[in-house]
Amino acid sequence: MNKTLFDKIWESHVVFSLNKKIDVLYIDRHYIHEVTSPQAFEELKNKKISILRSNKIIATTDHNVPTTNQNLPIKDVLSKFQIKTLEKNCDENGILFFGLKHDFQGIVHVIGPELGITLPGMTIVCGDSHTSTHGAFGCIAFGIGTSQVAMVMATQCLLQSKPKQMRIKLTGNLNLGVSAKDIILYIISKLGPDGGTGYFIEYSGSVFKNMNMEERMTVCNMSIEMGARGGIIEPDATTLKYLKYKFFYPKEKEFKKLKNLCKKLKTDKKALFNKEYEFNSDQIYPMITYGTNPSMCINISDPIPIEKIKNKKKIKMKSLKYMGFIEGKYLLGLKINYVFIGSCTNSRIEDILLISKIIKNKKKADNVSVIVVPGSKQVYKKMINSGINLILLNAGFELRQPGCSACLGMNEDKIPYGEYCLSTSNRNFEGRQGKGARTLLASPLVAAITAIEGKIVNITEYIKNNPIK
Ligand SMILES: CC(C)[C@H](C(=O)O)[C@@H](O)C(=O)O
Ligand code: SF4
Repeated sequence: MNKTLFDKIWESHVVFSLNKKIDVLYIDRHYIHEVTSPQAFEELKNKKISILRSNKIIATTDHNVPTTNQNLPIKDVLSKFQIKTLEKNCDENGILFFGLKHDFQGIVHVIGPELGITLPGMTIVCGDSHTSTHGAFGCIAFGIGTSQVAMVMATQCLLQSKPKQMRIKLTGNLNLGVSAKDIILYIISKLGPDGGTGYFIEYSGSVFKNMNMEERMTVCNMSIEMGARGGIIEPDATTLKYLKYKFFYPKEKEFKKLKNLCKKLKTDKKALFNKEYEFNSDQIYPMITYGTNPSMCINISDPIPIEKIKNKKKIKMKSLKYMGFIEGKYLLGLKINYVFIGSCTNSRIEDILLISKIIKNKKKADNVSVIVVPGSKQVYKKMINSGINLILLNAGFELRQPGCSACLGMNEDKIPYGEYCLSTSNRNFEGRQGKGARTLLASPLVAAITAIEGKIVNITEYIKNNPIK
């Protein structure tokens, strides 16, 4: 029978089927962080159950961490407690923990891939919705709830019903200034916030094939913003090349095995999907969100669309009111006082490298505060070693230390009430970046140009006049 890549990985991990619908799935990797793990450790402790395979768990601290003076004791009492609790739980259970002082600390979805812990063909879970990121490596990766975190800790397995499968094919050429972020925002705008609900999405076609791993991660990361369980891309030579010299990457003999495995991790030509979409990248331009979910998104030079369907209009008007926008009006020229460059969507070295090319020998506009929060200590180090930090500083950008930061404002990095923030993150929900804060999601390229201009501009025109070298 013809099988999808997803089928192949799923089937090779089914320990047994409980009934026609529910499988017991073996889990290869379990990432944990300080927000969703304490309750699971507590549950196991209360039930006197020990962790089955602590060497399959990797812990990092990211959501609550301050992004300045990470060498000093944490001031925020709750953050300090959560991080200490994670450290203690890892200590007691022999779990590898990347705390604030560790060279490998960072956002969970940035460190797993960059250290070579996420590998093709694996099943990967974490108590975090953006676990979908890891699907970029050709693995089944998805977010789980806290009680499931406890289940995986106790059994290394998970009860799961197999999701439906969708394929999104994208071919064509990329327009000027278009990156992976614009592509996924475009797809989400077409499918809607729940267009992927109940599905696992395979991204295929030349555009994804030509992407580097960082770009593929950006795409898979945002799969869940259209309700999907996760995203997946066939592993190939690009995947293997990315992984080869990573810290935890298997040594030579294992590498050969992985190479052979990757040859099999392909969707068969005649495999069937429950739903298929096909898009052409010629239609995609630099994108920006105007509303309070990522699907409320337009080509940056277009006006905010007018909603004609009555019951949809009500929801849209509420969202536009929050954002201070009006249907039919353009975002071009809108003054932006805050730019946030970071999050598990766009805080990797490739993202920051691109930004540095745009802002080299330029200064940010006076009205803007820009913070750049690298995804990990490794990214931070690379920035310092390559001198990118100096380019940022010269432009007036503030370089912070790694963490989730203003992506969700669980630490002190919040956007003030009523202010607009051009953000490279993945969610623009009401209050996401601070009470009353108004988030506009876009690519790192759009963020960098907005910081320089202090307002929303026509990106295509800007790049025509200021080519990226
Ligand atoms: C805190 C965590 C549970 C949450 C998630 O699951 O996504 C966070 O990472 C987010 O992005 O909102
Ligand atoms: S960076 Fe943002 S989206 Fe990613 S895990 Fe952290 S809070 Fe969630």
